[in-house]
Amino acid sequence: MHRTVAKKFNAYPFAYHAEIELEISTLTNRGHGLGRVELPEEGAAPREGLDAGRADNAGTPDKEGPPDLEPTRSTPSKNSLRQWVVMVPFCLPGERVRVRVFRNHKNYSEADLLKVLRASPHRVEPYCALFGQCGGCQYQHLDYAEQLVWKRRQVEELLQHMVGIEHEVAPVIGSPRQYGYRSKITPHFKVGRPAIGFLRQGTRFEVIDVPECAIATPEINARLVEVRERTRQRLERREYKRDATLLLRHASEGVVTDYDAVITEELARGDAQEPLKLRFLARDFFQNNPFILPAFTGYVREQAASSGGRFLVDAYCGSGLFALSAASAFEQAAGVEISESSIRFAQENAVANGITNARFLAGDAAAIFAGLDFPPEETAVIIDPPRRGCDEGFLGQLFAFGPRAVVYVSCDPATQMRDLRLFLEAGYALKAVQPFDLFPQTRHLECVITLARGQ
Ligand SMILES: C[S@@+](CC[C@H](N)C(=O)[O-])C[C@H]1O[C@@H](n2cnc3c(N)ncnc32)[C@H](O)[C@@H]1O
Repeated sequence: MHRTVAKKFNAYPFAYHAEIELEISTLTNRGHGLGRVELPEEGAAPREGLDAGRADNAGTPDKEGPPDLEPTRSTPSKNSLRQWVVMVPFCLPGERVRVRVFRNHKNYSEADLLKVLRASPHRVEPYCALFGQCGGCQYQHLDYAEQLVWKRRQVEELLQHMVGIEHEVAPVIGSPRQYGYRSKITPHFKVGRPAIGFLRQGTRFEVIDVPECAIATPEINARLVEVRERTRQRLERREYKRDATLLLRHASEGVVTDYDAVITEELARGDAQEPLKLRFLARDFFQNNPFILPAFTGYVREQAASSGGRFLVDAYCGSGLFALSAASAFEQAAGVEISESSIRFAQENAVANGITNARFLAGDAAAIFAGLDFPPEETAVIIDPPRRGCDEGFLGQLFAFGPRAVVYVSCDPATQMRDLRLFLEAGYALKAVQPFDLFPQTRHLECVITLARGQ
Protein backbone atom coordinates (compact mmCIF):
# COMPACT_ATOMS: atom_id res chain seq x y z
CA MET A 1 0.00 0.00 0.00
CA HIS A 2 1.36 3.46 -0.87
CA ARG A 3 1.95 5.73 2.09
CA THR A 4 2.79 9.41 2.19
CA VAL A 5 6.29 9.86 3.53
CA ALA A 6 6.62 13.05 5.51
CA LYS A 7 8.07 13.01 8.99
CA LYS A 8 11.15 11.49 10.52
CA PHE A 9 10.78 7.79 11.18
CA ASN A 10 11.61 6.51 14.64
CA ALA A 11 13.60 3.41 13.72
CA TYR A 12 13.68 1.79 17.17
CA PRO A 13 13.24 -1.12 17.44
CA PHE A 14 12.48 -1.85 13.78
CA ALA A 15 13.72 -0.24 10.57
CA TYR A 16 11.08 1.23 8.28
CA HIS A 17 9.36 -1.65 6.45
CA ALA A 18 11.26 -4.29 8.41
CA GLU A 19 9.56 -7.64 7.89
CA ILE A 20 9.04 -9.82 10.95
CA GLU A 21 7.11 -12.96 11.90
CA LEU A 22 5.02 -13.22 15.03
CA GLU A 23 2.12 -15.03 16.75
CA ILE A 24 -1.07 -13.06 17.35
CA SER A 25 -2.31 -13.57 20.90
CA THR A 26 -5.33 -11.30 21.24
CA LEU A 27 -7.46 -8.55 19.67
CA THR A 28 -7.42 -4.93 20.81
CA ASN A 29 -10.71 -3.08 21.13
CA ARG A 30 -9.87 -1.41 17.83
CA GLY A 31 -10.17 -4.89 16.33
CA HIS A 32 -6.44 -5.19 15.61
CA GLY A 33 -4.41 -8.33 16.18
CA LEU A 34 -1.82 -7.98 18.94
CA GLY A 35 1.35 -10.05 19.13
CA ARG A 36 4.64 -9.83 20.98
CA VAL A 37 8.19 -10.29 19.78
CA GLU A 38 11.26 -10.67 21.91
CA LEU A 39 13.81 -7.86 21.74
CA PRO A 40 17.26 -7.78 23.24
CA GLU A 41 17.47 -5.38 26.17
CA GLU A 42 18.61 -1.94 25.08
CA GLY A 43 22.38 -1.95 25.08
CA ALA A 44 22.55 -5.65 24.11
CA ALA A 45 23.72 -6.53 20.59
CA PRO A 46 21.00 -6.01 17.92
CA ARG A 47 19.46 -9.21 16.55
CA GLU A 48 18.85 -10.08 12.93
CA GLY A 49 15.88 -8.19 11.50
CA LEU A 50 16.02 -5.56 14.23
CA ASP A 51 17.59 -2.18 13.82
CA ALA A 52 18.45 -0.76 17.19
CA GLY A 53 19.93 2.38 15.65
CA ARG A 54 18.00 5.54 14.91
CA ALA A 55 18.00 5.73 11.12
CA ASP A 56 16.57 8.70 9.30
CA ASN A 57 13.96 6.82 7.28
CA ALA A 58 10.87 8.87 6.68
CA GLY A 59 7.72 7.85 8.58
CA THR A 60 4.06 7.37 7.81
CA PRO A 61 1.83 10.02 9.32
CA ASP A 62 -1.38 8.67 7.86
CA LYS A 63 -2.08 5.89 10.39
CA GLU A 64 -4.51 6.13 13.27
CA GLY A 65 -3.33 7.07 16.75
CA PRO A 66 -2.58 4.76 19.65
CA PRO A 67 -5.07 1.99 20.43
CA ASP A 68 -7.79 2.45 23.05
CA LEU A 69 -6.21 -0.22 25.20
CA GLU A 70 -2.61 0.48 26.04
CA PRO A 71 -0.57 -2.56 25.09
CA THR A 72 1.22 -4.31 27.91
CA ARG A 73 4.44 -2.48 28.66
CA SER A 74 7.61 -4.22 27.63
CA THR A 75 9.07 -6.06 30.58
CA PRO A 76 12.69 -7.11 30.97
CA SER A 77 13.29 -10.84 31.34
CA LYS A 78 16.15 -12.67 32.99
CA ASN A 79 17.88 -13.71 29.77
CA SER A 80 18.15 -10.06 28.62
CA LEU A 81 15.19 -10.35 26.21
CA ARG A 82 12.05 -8.30 26.55
CA GLN A 83 8.59 -8.48 25.01
CA TRP A 84 7.64 -5.83 22.46
CA VAL A 85 4.04 -5.40 21.35
CA VAL A 86 3.18 -5.24 17.64
CA MET A 87 -0.33 -4.32 16.41
CA VAL A 88 -1.48 -5.72 13.07
CA PRO A 89 -4.95 -5.14 11.57
CA PHE A 90 -6.82 -8.01 9.88
CA CYS A 91 -5.19 -10.93 11.63
CA LEU A 92 -6.61 -13.17 14.32
CA PRO A 93 -5.63 -14.67 17.67
CA GLY A 94 -3.73 -17.94 17.22
CA GLU A 95 -2.40 -16.96 13.81
CA ARG A 96 1.25 -16.86 12.82
CA VAL A 97 1.81 -13.97 10.45
CA ARG A 98 4.46 -12.17 8.45
CA VAL A 99 4.12 -8.40 8.80
CA ARG A 100 5.83 -5.19 7.68
CA VAL A 101 6.44 -2.51 10.30
CA PHE A 102 5.40 1.02 9.35
CA ARG A 103 5.60 2.80 12.70
CA ASN A 104 7.35 2.45 16.05
CA HIS A 105 5.81 4.10 19.09
CA LYS A 106 7.38 4.48 22.54
CA ASN A 107 6.30 1.04 23.66
CA TYR A 108 4.77 -0.74 20.68
CA SER A 109 4.93 -0.91 16.87
CA GLU A 110 2.32 -0.97 14.13
CA ALA A 111 2.60 -3.20 11.08
CA ASP A 112 0.71 -4.25 7.96
CA LEU A 113 -0.17 -7.89 7.38
CA LEU A 114 1.84 -9.43 4.52
CA LYS A 115 1.00 -13.12 4.84
CA VAL A 116 -0.90 -15.44 7.14
CA LEU A 117 1.56 -18.30 7.73
CA ARG A 118 -0.78 -20.32 9.97
CA ALA A 119 -4.46 -19.42 9.83
CA SER A 120 -6.94 -19.41 12.72
CA PRO A 121 -9.68 -22.08 12.46
CA HIS A 122 -12.09 -19.14 12.82
CA ARG A 123 -10.80 -17.35 9.71
CA VAL A 124 -13.46 -17.06 6.99
CA GLU A 125 -13.55 -15.52 3.55
CA PRO A 126 -14.56 -11.83 3.77
CA TYR A 127 -17.79 -11.07 1.98
CA CYS A 128 -16.77 -7.68 0.64
CA ALA A 129 -14.00 -7.16 -1.95
CA LEU A 130 -13.03 -3.92 -0.16
CA PHE A 131 -12.48 -5.58 3.22
CA GLY A 132 -9.03 -4.56 4.44
CA GLN A 133 -9.09 -1.29 2.50
CA CYS A 134 -12.34 0.22 3.79
CA GLY A 135 -12.27 1.51 7.36
CA GLY A 136 -15.87 0.44 8.03
CA CYS A 137 -15.42 -3.25 8.92
CA GLN A 138 -12.75 -4.96 11.02
CA TYR A 139 -14.05 -8.52 11.44
CA GLN A 140 -15.34 -9.90 8.13
CA HIS A 141 -12.51 -12.45 8.23
CA LEU A 142 -13.69 -13.81 11.62
CA ASP A 143 -16.65 -16.21 11.86
CA TYR A 144 -19.67 -14.63 13.50
CA ALA A 145 -19.82 -16.83 16.62
CA GLU A 146 -16.20 -15.91 17.33
CA GLN A 147 -16.88 -12.19 16.77
CA LEU A 148 -19.36 -12.46 19.64
CA VAL A 149 -16.84 -14.33 21.82
CA TRP A 150 -14.27 -11.55 21.33
CA LYS A 151 -16.77 -8.76 21.95
CA ARG A 152 -17.75 -10.37 25.25
CA ARG A 153 -14.09 -10.70 26.21
CA GLN A 154 -13.56 -7.04 25.34
CA VAL A 155 -16.22 -6.02 27.88
CA GLU A 156 -14.79 -8.41 30.52
CA GLU A 157 -11.32 -6.92 30.05
CA LEU A 158 -12.61 -3.34 30.24
CA LEU A 159 -14.38 -4.20 33.49
CA GLN A 160 -11.16 -5.60 34.91
CA HIS A 161 -8.79 -2.91 33.62
CA MET A 162 -10.91 0.22 33.90
CA VAL A 163 -13.17 -0.58 36.85
CA GLY A 164 -10.98 -3.09 38.66
CA ILE A 165 -13.76 -5.64 39.12
CA GLU A 166 -14.52 -9.14 37.91
CA HIS A 167 -18.20 -9.44 37.04
CA GLU A 168 -20.05 -11.89 34.89
CA VAL A 169 -20.68 -10.59 31.38
CA ALA A 170 -23.59 -12.35 29.69
CA PRO A 171 -22.93 -13.86 26.24
CA VAL A 172 -23.35 -11.20 23.56
CA ILE A 173 -26.80 -11.24 21.95
CA GLY A 174 -26.13 -11.43 18.22
CA SER A 175 -27.82 -9.64 15.36
CA PRO A 176 -30.44 -11.65 13.42
CA ARG A 177 -28.77 -10.30 10.28
CA GLN A 178 -25.00 -10.37 10.06
CA TYR A 179 -24.76 -8.58 6.70
CA GLY A 180 -27.28 -6.26 5.07
CA TYR A 181 -28.43 -4.89 8.44
CA ARG A 182 -27.45 -1.20 8.49
CA SER A 183 -30.38 1.10 7.87
CA LYS A 184 -28.21 4.19 7.46
CA ILE A 185 -24.99 4.93 5.59
CA THR A 186 -23.22 8.26 5.05
CA PRO A 187 -20.75 8.08 2.11
CA HIS A 188 -18.34 11.01 1.77
CA PHE A 189 -16.65 12.65 -1.17
CA LYS A 190 -14.00 15.32 -1.66
CA VAL A 191 -14.25 18.04 -4.26
CA GLY A 192 -11.89 17.32 -7.16
CA ARG A 193 -11.64 13.58 -6.36
CA PRO A 194 -13.70 10.84 -8.01
CA ALA A 195 -14.10 8.56 -4.96
CA ILE A 196 -17.49 8.39 -3.21
CA GLY A 197 -17.32 6.13 -0.18
CA PHE A 198 -15.77 5.73 3.25
CA LEU A 199 -12.42 6.47 4.90
CA ARG A 200 -9.61 4.15 3.95
CA GLN A 201 -8.68 1.82 6.82
CA GLY A 202 -6.06 3.47 9.02
CA THR A 203 -6.50 6.96 7.59
CA ARG A 204 -8.48 9.98 8.71
CA PHE A 205 -8.75 11.85 5.43
CA GLU A 206 -8.50 9.52 2.44
CA VAL A 207 -11.84 8.43 0.99
CA ILE A 208 -12.00 5.19 -1.02
CA ASP A 209 -14.65 4.49 -3.62
CA VAL A 210 -17.36 2.14 -2.28
CA PRO A 211 -19.91 1.13 -4.93
CA GLU A 212 -21.65 -1.27 -2.54
CA CYS A 213 -21.62 -1.76 1.24
CA ALA A 214 -22.03 -5.35 2.47
CA ILE A 215 -23.39 -4.37 5.87
CA ALA A 216 -26.01 -1.92 4.52
CA THR A 217 -29.48 -3.19 3.63
CA PRO A 218 -29.99 -4.42 0.03
CA GLU A 219 -32.47 -1.56 -0.44
CA ILE A 220 -29.77 0.98 0.44
CA ASN A 221 -27.34 -0.66 -1.99
CA ALA A 222 -29.92 -0.57 -4.78
CA ARG A 223 -30.46 3.16 -4.22
CA LEU A 224 -26.73 3.82 -3.85
CA VAL A 225 -26.17 3.13 -7.56
CA GLU A 226 -28.37 6.05 -8.60
CA VAL A 227 -27.18 8.37 -5.79
CA ARG A 228 -23.53 7.78 -6.74
CA GLU A 229 -24.19 8.38 -10.43
CA ARG A 230 -26.01 11.64 -9.73
CA THR A 231 -23.25 12.78 -7.37
CA ARG A 232 -20.55 11.86 -9.90
CA GLN A 233 -22.26 13.93 -12.58
CA ARG A 234 -22.52 16.90 -10.22
CA LEU A 235 -18.85 16.50 -9.26
CA GLU A 236 -17.92 16.52 -12.97
CA ARG A 237 -19.97 19.68 -13.49
CA ARG A 238 -18.11 21.19 -10.48
CA GLU A 239 -21.38 21.94 -8.71
CA TYR A 240 -19.98 21.22 -5.24
CA LYS A 241 -17.98 23.96 -3.53
CA ARG A 242 -16.84 21.79 -0.62
CA ASP A 243 -16.41 18.19 0.52
CA ALA A 244 -19.68 16.65 1.69
CA THR A 245 -21.41 13.64 3.18
CA LEU A 246 -24.40 11.92 1.58
CA LEU A 247 -27.18 10.27 3.56
CA LEU A 248 -29.04 7.08 2.67
CA ARG A 249 -31.56 6.06 5.30
CA HIS A 250 -33.83 3.03 4.99
CA ALA A 251 -37.16 3.19 6.83
CA SER A 252 -40.83 2.32 6.25
CA GLU A 253 -41.01 4.94 3.48
CA GLY A 254 -38.18 3.25 1.53
CA VAL A 255 -34.69 4.72 1.19
CA VAL A 256 -34.51 8.49 1.64
CA THR A 257 -31.58 10.79 0.95
CA ASP A 258 -33.00 14.08 2.24
CA TYR A 259 -31.66 14.97 5.70
CA ASP A 260 -34.93 16.79 6.46
CA ALA A 261 -37.27 13.96 5.43
CA VAL A 262 -39.61 12.70 8.14
CA ILE A 263 -39.30 8.92 8.30
CA THR A 264 -40.92 6.09 10.27
CA GLU A 265 -39.43 3.03 11.94
CA GLU A 266 -41.76 0.24 13.08
CA LEU A 267 -40.74 -1.67 16.18
CA ALA A 268 -42.30 -5.10 16.69
CA ARG A 269 -43.33 -5.72 20.29
CA GLY A 270 -43.38 -9.19 21.79
CA ASP A 271 -46.57 -8.70 23.80
CA ALA A 272 -49.05 -9.02 20.92
CA GLN A 273 -49.50 -5.25 20.80
CA GLU A 274 -49.45 -3.30 17.55
CA PRO A 275 -45.91 -2.42 16.47
CA LEU A 276 -44.67 0.87 17.86
CA LYS A 277 -44.43 3.44 15.05
CA LEU A 278 -41.70 5.98 15.63
CA ARG A 279 -41.33 9.01 13.38
CA PHE A 280 -38.21 11.16 13.34
CA LEU A 281 -36.11 13.37 11.08
CA ALA A 282 -33.70 11.46 8.82
CA ARG A 283 -30.86 13.65 10.13
CA ASP A 284 -31.55 12.85 13.80
CA PHE A 285 -30.26 9.94 15.81
CA PHE A 286 -31.96 6.56 15.49
CA GLN A 287 -30.47 3.09 16.10
CA ASN A 288 -29.04 1.77 12.81
CA ASN A 289 -29.78 -1.95 13.11
CA PRO A 290 -33.58 -2.39 13.09
CA PHE A 291 -33.35 -6.21 13.08
CA ILE A 292 -32.00 -6.47 16.63
CA LEU A 293 -34.20 -3.67 18.05
CA PRO A 294 -37.07 -5.87 19.38
CA ALA A 295 -34.62 -7.94 21.49
CA PHE A 296 -32.61 -4.87 22.50
CA THR A 297 -35.53 -2.66 23.55
CA GLY A 298 -37.30 -5.67 25.14
CA TYR A 299 -34.25 -6.31 27.34
CA VAL A 300 -33.91 -2.65 28.39
CA ARG A 301 -37.62 -2.50 29.24
CA GLU A 302 -37.41 -5.72 31.24
CA GLN A 303 -34.34 -4.54 33.20
CA ALA A 304 -36.00 -1.21 34.06
CA ALA A 305 -39.37 -2.77 34.92
CA SER A 306 -37.96 -5.63 37.01
CA SER A 307 -36.36 -3.08 39.35
CA GLY A 308 -39.80 -2.71 40.89
CA GLY A 309 -40.03 1.03 40.24
CA ARG A 310 -43.36 2.58 39.25
CA PHE A 311 -41.81 5.55 37.44
CA LEU A 312 -39.39 5.76 34.51
CA VAL A 313 -36.97 8.45 33.35
CA ASP A 314 -35.39 8.09 29.89
CA ALA A 315 -32.38 10.42 29.67
CA TYR A 316 -30.91 11.08 26.19
CA CYS A 317 -34.20 9.73 24.85
CA GLY A 318 -34.00 10.67 21.14
CA SER A 319 -37.42 10.27 19.53
CA GLY A 320 -38.62 8.16 22.47
CA LEU A 321 -37.42 4.62 21.61
CA PHE A 322 -36.89 3.34 25.16
CA ALA A 323 -39.44 5.50 27.00
CA LEU A 324 -42.25 4.60 24.62
CA SER A 325 -41.39 0.90 24.32
CA ALA A 326 -41.27 0.63 28.15
CA ALA A 327 -44.04 3.08 29.15
CA SER A 328 -46.76 0.43 29.58
CA ALA A 329 -44.70 -1.20 32.36
CA PHE A 330 -44.77 2.03 34.41
CA GLU A 331 -47.34 4.42 35.86
CA GLN A 332 -45.55 7.40 34.34
CA ALA A 333 -42.52 7.99 32.13
CA ALA A 334 -40.54 11.18 31.39
CA GLY A 335 -37.89 11.63 28.70
CA VAL A 336 -35.26 14.33 28.11
CA GLU A 337 -33.25 15.02 25.00
CA ILE A 338 -31.17 17.91 23.68
CA SER A 339 -32.38 17.74 20.07
CA GLU A 340 -35.56 19.80 19.81
CA SER A 341 -36.67 18.03 16.66
CA SER A 342 -36.20 14.59 18.29
CA ILE A 343 -38.18 15.65 21.34
CA ARG A 344 -40.97 17.08 19.17
CA PHE A 345 -41.23 13.69 17.47
CA ALA A 346 -41.08 11.88 20.83
CA GLN A 347 -44.16 13.87 21.93
CA GLU A 348 -45.94 13.20 18.64
CA ASN A 349 -44.95 9.52 18.77
CA ALA A 350 -46.53 9.16 22.22
CA VAL A 351 -49.81 10.59 20.91
CA ALA A 352 -49.76 8.61 17.65
CA ASN A 353 -49.20 5.34 19.55
CA GLY A 354 -51.93 6.09 22.12
CA ILE A 355 -49.40 6.35 24.98
CA THR A 356 -50.79 8.78 27.54
CA ASN A 357 -48.39 8.31 30.47
CA ALA A 358 -45.20 9.63 28.84
CA ARG A 359 -44.02 13.25 28.69
CA PHE A 360 -40.92 14.72 27.10
CA LEU A 361 -38.68 17.67 27.82
CA ALA A 362 -36.23 19.37 25.45
CA GLY A 363 -32.93 20.26 27.10
CA ASP A 364 -29.71 19.03 28.61
CA ALA A 365 -30.18 15.64 30.29
CA ALA A 366 -29.43 17.13 33.72
CA ALA A 367 -32.48 19.41 33.36
CA ILE A 368 -34.86 16.50 33.92
CA PHE A 369 -34.25 16.41 37.68
CA ALA A 370 -35.39 19.97 38.50
CA GLY A 371 -39.04 19.72 39.48
CA LEU A 372 -39.27 15.96 38.81
CA ASP A 373 -42.14 14.71 40.97
CA PHE A 374 -41.23 10.99 40.82
CA PRO A 375 -40.14 9.52 44.18
CA PRO A 376 -36.49 8.42 43.65
CA GLU A 377 -36.96 5.15 45.53
CA GLU A 378 -39.71 4.22 43.05
CA THR A 379 -37.96 5.42 39.89
CA ALA A 380 -35.85 3.59 37.32
CA VAL A 381 -33.66 5.67 34.97
CA ILE A 382 -32.57 4.58 31.49
CA ILE A 383 -29.56 6.46 30.13
CA ASP A 384 -28.26 6.17 26.58
CA PRO A 385 -25.73 8.98 26.06
CA PRO A 386 -23.59 9.66 22.97
CA ARG A 387 -20.20 7.91 22.62
CA ARG A 388 -18.49 10.36 24.98
CA GLY A 389 -20.65 9.08 27.88
CA CYS A 390 -22.34 11.14 30.61
CA ASP A 391 -20.96 14.46 31.73
CA GLU A 392 -20.20 15.07 35.38
CA GLY A 393 -23.00 17.60 35.75
CA PHE A 394 -25.56 15.00 34.72
CA LEU A 395 -24.09 12.29 36.93
CA GLY A 396 -23.98 14.69 39.91
CA GLN A 397 -27.70 15.44 39.49
CA LEU A 398 -28.51 11.76 38.97
CA PHE A 399 -26.66 10.71 42.13
CA ALA A 400 -28.28 13.55 44.10
CA PHE A 401 -31.71 12.32 42.91
CA GLY A 402 -30.72 8.71 43.73
CA PRO A 403 -33.08 6.50 41.65
CA ARG A 404 -33.56 2.91 42.79
CA ALA A 405 -32.19 1.51 39.52
CA VAL A 406 -30.30 2.68 36.44
CA VAL A 407 -30.13 0.90 33.08
CA TYR A 408 -27.11 2.36 31.26
CA VAL A 409 -27.05 1.73 27.49
CA SER A 410 -23.85 2.62 25.64
CA CYS A 411 -22.27 2.29 22.20
CA ASP A 412 -18.83 2.84 23.73
CA PRO A 413 -18.10 0.47 26.61
CA ALA A 414 -14.87 2.34 27.42
CA THR A 415 -16.67 5.57 28.39
CA GLN A 416 -19.41 3.48 30.02
CA MET A 417 -16.80 1.77 32.24
CA ARG A 418 -15.31 5.17 33.13
CA ASP A 419 -18.79 6.25 34.29
CA LEU A 420 -19.42 2.91 36.02
CA ARG A 421 -16.60 3.65 38.46
CA LEU A 422 -18.50 6.77 39.54
CA PHE A 423 -21.73 4.78 39.99
CA LEU A 424 -19.93 2.29 42.24
CA GLU A 425 -18.38 5.14 44.25
CA ALA A 426 -21.87 6.67 44.60
CA GLY A 427 -23.13 3.45 46.23
CA TYR A 428 -24.71 1.63 43.27
CA ALA A 429 -24.23 -2.11 42.80
CA LEU A 430 -23.66 -3.69 39.40
CA LYS A 431 -26.44 -6.21 38.70
CA ALA A 432 -26.05 -7.26 35.07
CA VAL A 433 -23.85 -6.68 32.03
CA GLN A 434 -25.44 -7.59 28.69
CA PRO A 435 -23.73 -6.73 25.40
CA PHE A 436 -25.70 -6.62 22.14
CA ASP A 437 -24.12 -6.85 18.72
CA LEU A 438 -25.76 -4.00 16.85
CA PHE A 439 -22.76 -3.78 14.53
CA PRO A 440 -21.72 -7.20 13.09
CA GLN A 441 -18.43 -7.32 11.13
CA THR A 442 -17.20 -4.23 12.97
CA ARG A 443 -15.34 -3.72 16.24
CA HIS A 444 -18.29 -1.82 17.70
CA LEU A 445 -20.81 -3.12 20.20
CA GLU A 446 -23.62 -1.90 22.41
CA CYS A 447 -23.51 -2.70 26.11
CA VAL A 448 -26.35 -2.52 28.65
CA ILE A 449 -25.46 -2.46 32.35
CA THR A 450 -28.01 -2.56 35.14
CA LEU A 451 -27.30 -0.88 38.47
CA ALA A 452 -29.26 -0.85 41.71
CA ARG A 453 -28.92 1.57 44.58
CA GLY A 454 -27.31 -0.03 47.64
CA GLN A 455 -29.56 -0.57 50.65
C1 LIG B 1 -27.06 7.32 21.54
S1 LIG B 1 -28.35 8.46 21.21
C2 LIG B 1 -29.71 7.65 22.01
C3 LIG B 1 -31.10 8.10 21.61
C4 LIG B 1 -32.24 7.19 22.02
N1 LIG B 1 -32.07 6.64 23.33
C5 LIG B 1 -32.42 6.08 21.00
O1 LIG B 1 -31.99 4.95 21.27
O2 LIG B 1 -32.98 6.34 19.94
C6 LIG B 1 -27.92 9.78 22.25
C7 LIG B 1 -28.87 10.92 22.24
O3 LIG B 1 -28.41 11.88 23.20
C8 LIG B 1 -28.73 13.17 22.72
N2 LIG B 1 -27.88 14.09 23.50
C9 LIG B 1 -26.59 14.45 23.28
N3 LIG B 1 -26.16 15.26 24.25
C10 LIG B 1 -27.19 15.43 25.12
C11 LIG B 1 -27.34 16.15 26.33
N4 LIG B 1 -26.35 16.87 26.85
N5 LIG B 1 -28.53 16.08 26.95
C12 LIG B 1 -29.56 15.36 26.45
N6 LIG B 1 -29.47 14.65 25.29
C13 LIG B 1 -28.29 14.68 24.64
C14 LIG B 1 -28.48 13.08 21.23
O4 LIG B 1 -29.19 14.09 20.54
C15 LIG B 1 -28.99 11.67 20.92
O5 LIG B 1 -30.34 11.69 20.52
